[in-house]
Amino acid sequence: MGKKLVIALGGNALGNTPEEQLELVKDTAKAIVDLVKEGNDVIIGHGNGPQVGMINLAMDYAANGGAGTPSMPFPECGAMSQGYIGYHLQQAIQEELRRNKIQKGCAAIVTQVVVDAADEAFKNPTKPVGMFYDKETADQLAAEKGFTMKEDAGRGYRRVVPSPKPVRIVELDMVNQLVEAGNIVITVGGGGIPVVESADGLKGVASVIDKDRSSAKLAMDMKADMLVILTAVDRVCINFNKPNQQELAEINVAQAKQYIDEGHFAPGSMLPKVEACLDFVENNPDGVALITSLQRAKDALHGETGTIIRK
Ligand SMILES: Nc1ncnc2c1ncn2[C@@H]1O[C@H](COP(=O)(O)OP(=O)(O)O)[C@@H](O)[C@H]1O
Ligand SMILES: NC(=O)OP(=O)(O)O
Repeated sequence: MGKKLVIALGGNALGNTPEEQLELVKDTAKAIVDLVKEGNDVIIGHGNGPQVGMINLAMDYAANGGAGTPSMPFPECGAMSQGYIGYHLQQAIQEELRRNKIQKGCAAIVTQVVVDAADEAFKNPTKPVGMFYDKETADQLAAEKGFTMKEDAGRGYRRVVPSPKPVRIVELDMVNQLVEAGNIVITVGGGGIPVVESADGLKGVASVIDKDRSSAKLAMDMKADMLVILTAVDRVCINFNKPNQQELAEINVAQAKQYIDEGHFAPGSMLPKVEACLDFVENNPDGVALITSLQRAKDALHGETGTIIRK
């Protein structure tokens, strides 16, 4: 019998440029539609780190570099990234559904996610956005634009912005209705557009919510059977990239917490994914979380690869 799957798509599903993304989403759509063909209901979340950073920087140069365009606030840049990623994904998935003669709709919903204005994350930016730079360029951008730049796991320097936790998905009811009507829904893109509640209503805040955390929140709220985090590795490992690396096929909450304490999961990459899975299975004891690669998603659902995390 089919399951309700909330899928979080990682960076390798989208790439780094619009052209690359347009090509990559074709494979992403195939992997998604393979899961639909097996009778599953699919709800899709995705990242936006490279995209929102690119849009914001381009807008900033256009506004301050003499082109005279109005400046574009960061939350609006997040909304733009959600829009064009959603457009590429929905187009590719619609095409794949058509090729497979599957009568289903697919649409991206512009999604706001409420965060707490007092979230400590606003005092300590950690979420990498935009491109990688060498140290000299990073220092120059920090001085010129006031960006906070951090070194990212030996791969170069990137701008970092605050990453508050998701509290409430504003368009949740609409997403539920579309899924119940049999559609594939793309939502919480880039973790959702971060907004805070105020006396005058919702207001966008300059930050980027982690898409794995928002997808876990969505999976909890929708009472999904599974949170499926698709990234670039088939399985989570302990002693990752060391000679004694060991792939994990299935772990429970206690084991996951022990491995976190022992420092097996890199902050900023695998750690937030494992934490998002824990959040889901601890709050949804019947639910199961799965971390695997986009390419092997179907095999992982058949138990042939992937790392299962359950209560
Ligand atoms: N313990 C680990 N097991 C497996 N992969 C790990 C581990 N620690 C760090 N990683 C790295 O985390 C990456 C996934 O994080 P990231 O690139 O941020 O994901 P995404 O863009 O898919 O959201 C993997 O491709 C792998 O290189
Ligand atoms: N919003 C978000 O988590 O984006 P990335 O996955 O690109 O970091």
